[in-house]
Amino acid sequence: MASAAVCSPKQQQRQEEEKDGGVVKIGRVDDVQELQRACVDDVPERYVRDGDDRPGGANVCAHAEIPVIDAGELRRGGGDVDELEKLRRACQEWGFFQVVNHGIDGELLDEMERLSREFFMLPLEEKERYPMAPGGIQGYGHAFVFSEDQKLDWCNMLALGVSPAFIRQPKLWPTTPADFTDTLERYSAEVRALCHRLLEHIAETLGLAPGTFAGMFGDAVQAVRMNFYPPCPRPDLVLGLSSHSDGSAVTVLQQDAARAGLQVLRHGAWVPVHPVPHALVVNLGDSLEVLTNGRYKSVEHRAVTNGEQDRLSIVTFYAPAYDVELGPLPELVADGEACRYRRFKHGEYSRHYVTSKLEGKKTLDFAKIN
Ligand SMILES: O=C(O)CCC(=O)C(=O)O
Ligand SMILES: [Fe+2]
Repeated sequence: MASAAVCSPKQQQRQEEEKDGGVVKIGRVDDVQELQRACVDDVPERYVRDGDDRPGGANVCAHAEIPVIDAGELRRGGGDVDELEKLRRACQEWGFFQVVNHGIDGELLDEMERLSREFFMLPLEEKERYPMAPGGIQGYGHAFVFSEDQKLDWCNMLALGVSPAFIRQPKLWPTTPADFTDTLERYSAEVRALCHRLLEHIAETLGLAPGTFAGMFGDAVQAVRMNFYPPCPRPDLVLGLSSHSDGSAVTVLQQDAARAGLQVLRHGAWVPVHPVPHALVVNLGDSLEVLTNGRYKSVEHRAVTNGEQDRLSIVTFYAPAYDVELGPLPELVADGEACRYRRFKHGEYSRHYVTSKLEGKKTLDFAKIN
């Protein structure tokens, strides 16, 4: 097993810092790009998954494809009925789809990808100027690690709160590359507008007025996470990102045009998402599952790595404001149908989500009525 000492003194010190009055001990967490640079030909034990949790095997369904939705068709003259029906089925049957003609300039997507890659290629000391605290969720490092015996993902992350302003931690926004911040601002404004449009169409598929979600979400929370997966010497043993559903209402994911890695759980099998150039992957998060009383479900997904190529994903999470009370919308609970989720403030759920490890859809038990 690799024993290269790639954990910098700064990281080691951080691993026992205090958080919220308690000490979060996460043990040794290596920077995976440094592990990979050290040319190890095996991976440390903390990355090695138990049998069922490993990427390969019989439960990968290579022939299925998540639906592709043409947002241009949805916008055209009041909305194309067939495309809207396609979207409804995508939401109901998959919880995941790729969207083309989404209205965001391809050059902006390319620029965001280029600058994010440039950031991850910086020396570790430079990236550590934006440290994610143990148990924290913003900055450079590893989110969702809360104990010393937890398995680790083969991934480095840069996570940033974007909106509203009070969730921003400006000190964690990289000043190198020089254009990173400006580009992320422009990118985030475009993705936010796309989330608005998507939620309008999703409302329509449910028979609701298009402005229903915008009307209730208030000053919606928007955060971005860049996940960088370096090549892994044992992609058969590790996960890039553990299986989870997103705590958002909708998530918009940008990925490299030629590097697959995202997998979606459907009927018990993992379906790989094949990148479509300049398409964006959209998935429904836990908030929409609650609001629709489970008619639309958030869906488990994970990322796998490969031995030759690195991979980058740029992921935007869009969710209701923290003080918004969530619960099934009365219009979506049919007469005699049980309410499957309780009412709670989104902020309570968000706190629960970011203090729990990624473990399938377990986090949503918080809201379920048995
Ligand atoms: O990298 C990917 O494809 C998955 C990322 C993801 O699911 C997330 O960041 O929540
Ligand atoms: Fe996700």
